[in-house]
Amino acid sequence: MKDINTMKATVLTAALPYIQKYYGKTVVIKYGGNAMIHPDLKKAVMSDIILLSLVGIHVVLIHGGGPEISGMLKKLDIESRFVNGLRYTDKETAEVVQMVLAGKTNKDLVGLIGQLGGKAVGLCGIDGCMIQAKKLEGDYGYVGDITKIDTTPIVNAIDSGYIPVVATVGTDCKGNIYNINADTAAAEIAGALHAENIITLTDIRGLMEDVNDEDSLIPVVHVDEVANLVEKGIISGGMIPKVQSCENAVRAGVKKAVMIDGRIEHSILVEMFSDEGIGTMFLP
Ligand SMILES: Nc1ncnc2c1ncn2[C@@H]1O[C@H](COP(=O)(O)OP(=O)(O)O)[C@@H](O)[C@H]1O
Ligand SMILES: CC(=O)N[C@@H](CCC(=O)OP(=O)(O)O)C(=O)O
Repeated sequence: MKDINTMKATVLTAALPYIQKYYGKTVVIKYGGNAMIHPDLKKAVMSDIILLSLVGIHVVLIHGGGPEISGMLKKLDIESRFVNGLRYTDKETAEVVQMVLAGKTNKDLVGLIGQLGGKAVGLCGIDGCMIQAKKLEGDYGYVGDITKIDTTPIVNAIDSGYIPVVATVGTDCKGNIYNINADTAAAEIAGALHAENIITLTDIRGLMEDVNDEDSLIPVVHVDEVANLVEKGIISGGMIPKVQSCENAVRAGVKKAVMIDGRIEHSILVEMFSDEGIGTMFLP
């Protein structure tokens, strides 16, 4: 039987081809609020991200925080309402979204990375007018439709050795702020950065044929099938923007979009450093 140190060396050597494949490339990780609930898991995700960045992969972390926003709105006695998986956002709600996403969730993640010995910098779409948006058509209030991404703040952070951590609050650079679904923004940012991969961490195995049946995982989706899946009605709530975002990222040239289970420790490393297909992969 091999001793523990030999086993460690074997594992590290096995990761080498994958590290070489991704070295110097950009990988966008979208971390959903529902997979952020357990502190130990959150730590494991942040340490995976630090590891990826230390082996020379340019990780960009885009985070959600839907449950935290809902919690704060409830405390303030403001009603939460979702339309097609998007939170109806009046002016007051937009302020709470900015406060929670950019003020609390973002800084908690940046702080955790620092605590674990990594270097991160927190940004939101207002910083440097990075995520420019206008009102999304339809009755959603101040939900943003992205008009432009200026990747400069993200690229500068990476070039200076920081992991950029992005809260998806958008702006029209005229004083209005917009609530942007984190999956939607992550896909746009991945496209704008010409990212190699986008990995979406959520609280379910991936896209399911039947959300109540753990064994109904759909491992591969061709982007042309997405509209049909939405029409069939098997996708609801937050999964609608998530699936559409994976489709958009692939159409924007991102080589691989995957949705994986953020409840499993080190699922990011399994996804990146092995050929084991976990979750749902979206292909052109
Ligand atoms: N067909 C489906 N497959 C998987 N999840 C689905 C499906 N339809 C709806 N969902 C729901 O989407 C949820 C994930 O979206 P969301 O709650 O917005 O997560 P996140 O906070 O990670 O963005 C799942 O927990 C599940 O309840
Ligand atoms: C417009 C819209 O719905 N915005 C989202 C932004 C946060 C988010 O997307 O968080 P998750 O990734 O945890 O779902 C919201 O208000 O909940």
